[in-house]
Amino acid sequence: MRTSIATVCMSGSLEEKLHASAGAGFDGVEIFEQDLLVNPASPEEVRALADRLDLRLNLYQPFRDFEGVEERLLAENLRRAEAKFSLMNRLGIDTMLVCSNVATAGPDDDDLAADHLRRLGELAAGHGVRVAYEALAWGKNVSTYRHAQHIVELADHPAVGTCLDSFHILSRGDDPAGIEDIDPERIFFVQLADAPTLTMDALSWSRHHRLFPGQGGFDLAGFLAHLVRGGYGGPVSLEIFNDTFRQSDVLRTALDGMRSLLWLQDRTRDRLAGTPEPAGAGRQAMTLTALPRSGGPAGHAFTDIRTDDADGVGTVLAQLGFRFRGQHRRKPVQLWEQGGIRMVIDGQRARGVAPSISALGLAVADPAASADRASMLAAPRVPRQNTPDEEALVGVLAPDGTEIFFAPLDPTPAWADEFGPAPGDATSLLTAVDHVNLAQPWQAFDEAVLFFESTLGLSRQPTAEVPSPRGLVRSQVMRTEDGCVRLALNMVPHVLDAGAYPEHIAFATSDVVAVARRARAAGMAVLPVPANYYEDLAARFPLDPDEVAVLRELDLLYDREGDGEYLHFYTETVGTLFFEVVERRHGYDGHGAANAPVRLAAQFALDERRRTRPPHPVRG
Ligand SMILES: O=C(O)c1ccc(O)c(O)c1
Ligand SMILES: [Mg+2]
Repeated sequence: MRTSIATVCMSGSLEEKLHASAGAGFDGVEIFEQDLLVNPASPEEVRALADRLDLRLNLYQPFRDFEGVEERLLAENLRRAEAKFSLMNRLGIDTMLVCSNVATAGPDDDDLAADHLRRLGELAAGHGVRVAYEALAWGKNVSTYRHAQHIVELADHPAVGTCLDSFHILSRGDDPAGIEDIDPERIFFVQLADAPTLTMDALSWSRHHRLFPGQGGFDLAGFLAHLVRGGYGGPVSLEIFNDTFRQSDVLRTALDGMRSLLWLQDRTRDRLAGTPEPAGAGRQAMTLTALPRSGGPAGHAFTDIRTDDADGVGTVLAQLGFRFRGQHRRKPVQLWEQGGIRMVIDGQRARGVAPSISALGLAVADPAASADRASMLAAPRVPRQNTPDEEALVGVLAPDGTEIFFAPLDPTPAWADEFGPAPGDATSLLTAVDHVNLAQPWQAFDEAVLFFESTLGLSRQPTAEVPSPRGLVRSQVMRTEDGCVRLALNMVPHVLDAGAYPEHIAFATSDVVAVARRARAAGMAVLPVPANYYEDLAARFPLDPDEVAVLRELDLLYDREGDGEYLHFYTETVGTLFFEVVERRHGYDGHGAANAPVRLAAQFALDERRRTRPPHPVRG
């Protein structure tokens, strides 16, 4: 597939955008007019830079409000177009995007619009270029791709074709299947954009909320499959108007976009596999890149907490029933274990670091294949130094900086022996990591969702918006089908630093009451839950008063879905890190979303108390 990206997707100067596009591996770019107009470089200099970077300049855009106008205005529009065609000649661009008229068109008249496009085509042909007509979803007369295509057919000029933009088609709920009926030679350009499912006017939705393919709610694999089956072989270009992308690091955005196109191609291959060849079509004009097959994670092999406060974290782990296995024989790293769960307290590069989740070790069938897949999706490798007698694990960096290691499925891995022999048996009430909650900087949220979906094959659950005293928190659970790995990504409110937002690791048990009693007996500080919560609980669910009394006594939270029940409690935070213990009964498969606001309010209140009242009274 010929990949392309519109300069309008990215932040920075035109030069920065071209460098980032080339750096991320795009074949070409669409030049958005504004990016050129504000730039001091001449068109010839821009062209030379693109040549040096081996980037094709695919498209010049947008040309607005051209067709269906009064004759006098048409003359003016053609003059305007001619200036652009000359400019395109200097840039070495052969295609101009013409958006359907949103303002100056008269009454809907397809013959008139076609006549105007034909005249534009004649002018374009004189300059050796061509025009691609695109239906904007809010066009005055022309707002559907079928209508635009009809006018292009009426215009019947070799320099007049169509531009298909997935946003304008899918935002209206139009069926993209008709793409297969269009002569692929008439499709001069294709733009791809995803978007979140929202109810708002198309213009605002399009100009501010577009997302890279796979980050929103549109079926772009289905869309691309129609293009492939229809025989399209031209560039496929990302055209994403997004307020956050425009203020994010330019290379990061370009890499995020390239990741989205790789993931999309892989999914589209799956979609096309097994479908019959379209009747009468020639050879497939587009080859889709495949990703290495790697299978999803089968569980958590270890979880790494970086801190220089190993005592603080170790105390809480001990209260939760973890046993200290040992200190690493070479590094300031501790291993704690319980019921097959491995917690690593990592003191490397940790001076002044409050406890935070620094790495997730995920058990996978083929660590090398998982790492290859992640690398192909532009995930940077974690630099690691091992001595020859140590097990070397490969890891990649998630967008928020969390290290994701691919560990073998082995229940007694060799690397654990580097911490000494396994401790003897004791009662293990905790059996697994149930989920991990990671704070995401607001700029990297959509990128993170795409990262975890494409590299690990985790699927997205519907997002929830959780009120906290410091702002609304967008929460997105990403999980394996069987639920053995669940990551809850929380988008940190803009007012907070991502490092100041609480993150947690939740452990599974089949007896949360026993765990809570044992932890309290060991002196654990549990996050307090207000009495109002329990009064409301008794109103919401027909619970036995004795049961509510136990919940209240132990600061347990409760949720129910059908027959499924969820009982859980939180530890107080150590820095910004805390732990949760959850018991799922009768197949409960959710994450207690209704209780998240209670937790956040309690945590921020605790944080406030700690800041205003130092924990150790000053002696006079
Ligand atoms: O919002 C716009 O004006 C606009 C311009 C060019 C495009 O290709 C597009 O899809 C939208
Ligand atoms: Mg477009």
